[in-house]
Amino acid sequence: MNTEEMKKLVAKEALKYIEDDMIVGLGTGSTTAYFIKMLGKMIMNEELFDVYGLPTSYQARILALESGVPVVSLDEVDAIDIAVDGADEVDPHLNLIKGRGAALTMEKIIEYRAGTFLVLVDESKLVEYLGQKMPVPIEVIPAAWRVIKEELEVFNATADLRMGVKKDGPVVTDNGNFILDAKFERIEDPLDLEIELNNIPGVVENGIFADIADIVLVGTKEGVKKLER
Ligand SMILES: O=C(CO)[C@H](O)[C@H](O)COP(=O)(O)O
Repeated sequence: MNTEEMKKLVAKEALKYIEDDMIVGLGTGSTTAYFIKMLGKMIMNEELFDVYGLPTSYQARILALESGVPVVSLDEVDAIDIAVDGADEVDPHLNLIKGRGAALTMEKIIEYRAGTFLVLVDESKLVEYLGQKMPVPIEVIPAAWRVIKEELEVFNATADLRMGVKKDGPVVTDNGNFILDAKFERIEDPLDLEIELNNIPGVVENGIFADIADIVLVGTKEGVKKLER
């Protein structure tokens, strides 16, 4: 089974958690994209009723609308039943690094408040400790990017301003900010670092999601593995 097949497998498994009348946080990225398309099919086929998607990004919003998932915004809902999203790294305590897609701020706003936060990954995302393979994306106010980059040296981190691919200059997030990708040597205490980074003036949010994932579905060659806190 290849990586794309594993992503589809976990996306399909995630549908089992969706019931009628739910508000569903819709994550960003390639794995969640499979989930959003499959969810749209179930809604269109009348296998699910009164399910609304709460997108975490323009990518999720556009895809949901194209797939037949009706969308709502955060200020229209009283509660979020479940949020479904991918991740870039998952440690043994189910702490995450997220934000490769630069959508970390809205992802955290929604997933922090969801009744259940369900994470979908393939097995390549499992790590022994956070920071093992991926940098921590940090969303910053544009005017402050250079000073924050220097201030991150206190944490022994080296940070790069994320540059656009089909755009000249830096990536601009859905919120109009920049992203610094910060490489840490080894993240021993994810919750502590998450809080400390958010204390730096000019930081909007960072991609450490400590203690908020409830369930992680892992796509492996042998099938779906369920990890729970
Ligand atoms: O955090 C994210 C976007 O900001 C994504 O969920 C994360 O990068 C995983 O993406 P993919 O499923 O494409 O591997």
